[in-house]
Amino acid sequence: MNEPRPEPPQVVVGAAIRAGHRVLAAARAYPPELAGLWEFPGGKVEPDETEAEALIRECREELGVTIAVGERVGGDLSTGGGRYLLRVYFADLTEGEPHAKEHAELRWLAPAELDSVPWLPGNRPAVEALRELLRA
Ligand SMILES: Nc1nc2c([nH]c(=O)n2[C@H]2C[C@H](O)[C@@H](COP(=O)(O)OP(=O)(O)OP(=O)(O)O)O2)c(=O)[nH]1
Repeated sequence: MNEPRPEPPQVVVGAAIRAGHRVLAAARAYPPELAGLWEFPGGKVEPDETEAEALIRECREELGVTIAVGERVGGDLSTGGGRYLLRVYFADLTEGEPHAKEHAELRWLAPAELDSVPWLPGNRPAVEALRELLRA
């Protein structure tokens, strides 16, 4: 008998929205075990959409803004105990100002402030990559 195959990880995309040298971070409001930890706005890529489409949809839903998706920040990151593959992209605002429609709080962070919030553990390498890119 064959062992059941493990489910492949689901791709989650995050938007590192920049304004000058600062980037937008968002505190999760739910679920309880993730509440108060910080992330990049975004979410799971649906089967019928591209990663850029998912980012645009999620930023509209979560922040009420329109974004233009830019270049990748760092590589693929395994998160959620291997259930997810996190991919972070730079993004620029093209319409609207971000409001926390689903998050507990939003903050614009300068490179020197990136360690001032408790990130989701899986985001650490992306935050390091971001710091380098923002300083460049
Ligand atoms: N959006 C987002 N999720 C992240 C990041 N880092 C990280 O580990 N995750 C994890 C947290 C969640 O367990 C998982 C899925 O993200 P999500 O809950 O935002 O996805 P979603 O909006 O599509 O979810 P759903 O509640 O609609 O089902 O990815 C990040 O920077 N941004």
